[in-house]
Amino acid sequence: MEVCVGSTNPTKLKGVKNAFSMFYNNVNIKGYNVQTGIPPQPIGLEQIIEGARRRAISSLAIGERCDFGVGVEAGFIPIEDKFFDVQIAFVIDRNGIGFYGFSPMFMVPKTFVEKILAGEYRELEEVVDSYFHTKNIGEKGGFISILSKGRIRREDLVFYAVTMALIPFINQNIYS
Ligand SMILES: O=c1[nH]c(=O)c2ncn([C@@H]3O[C@H](COP(=O)(O)OP(=O)(O)OP(=O)(O)O)[C@@H](O)[C@H]3O)c2[nH]1
Repeated sequence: MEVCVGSTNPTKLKGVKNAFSMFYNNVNIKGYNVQTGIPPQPIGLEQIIEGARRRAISSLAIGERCDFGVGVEAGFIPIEDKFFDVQIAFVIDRNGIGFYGFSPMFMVPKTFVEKILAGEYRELEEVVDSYFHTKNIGEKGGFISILSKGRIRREDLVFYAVTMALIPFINQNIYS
């Protein structure tokens, strides 16, 4: 099975592979660099789902012999006066049928959000790398690996988001 992903971020590709491999055999993952027109740090549900959808559709269009296209977009959801980080996956098949799935969310420290809203940094990775002296944390375990003291990695969040998006595909009798 060929699964085309609208990202070359290794942590996303690993999470997608782990999710598909639970339900399908011989899963081959291919990552593609795609343009979405969505800001580097999406804020609000609409931007995040749109980013995920565009990534999935573009990967299906660019990729060769894809059985599925997958887009994973991360962003902030404002709730009361806090911001929560979520990963949203969109999985689309060759017939154009697609579904969303959501990861667990974690609260982003207020000062980190403020630096992005003020335009001091473009996206979460830049703030985290600067504060913790990491490099490309978004591709290596993610901010969540620091916050959870190494217990949870970003690929785990991607895994759950993609698995949730696959639920309607693997239960077609009750979702059709
Ligand atoms: O949900 C998350 N969980 C984490 O633990 C985490 N650690 C860092 N980030 C950052 O969140 C921003 C948006 O992510 P994003 O998906 O829009 O872009 P990305 O640069 O990671 O991937 P891509 O654009 O190459 O596909 C990027 O700055 C990521 O680095 C995380 N996001």
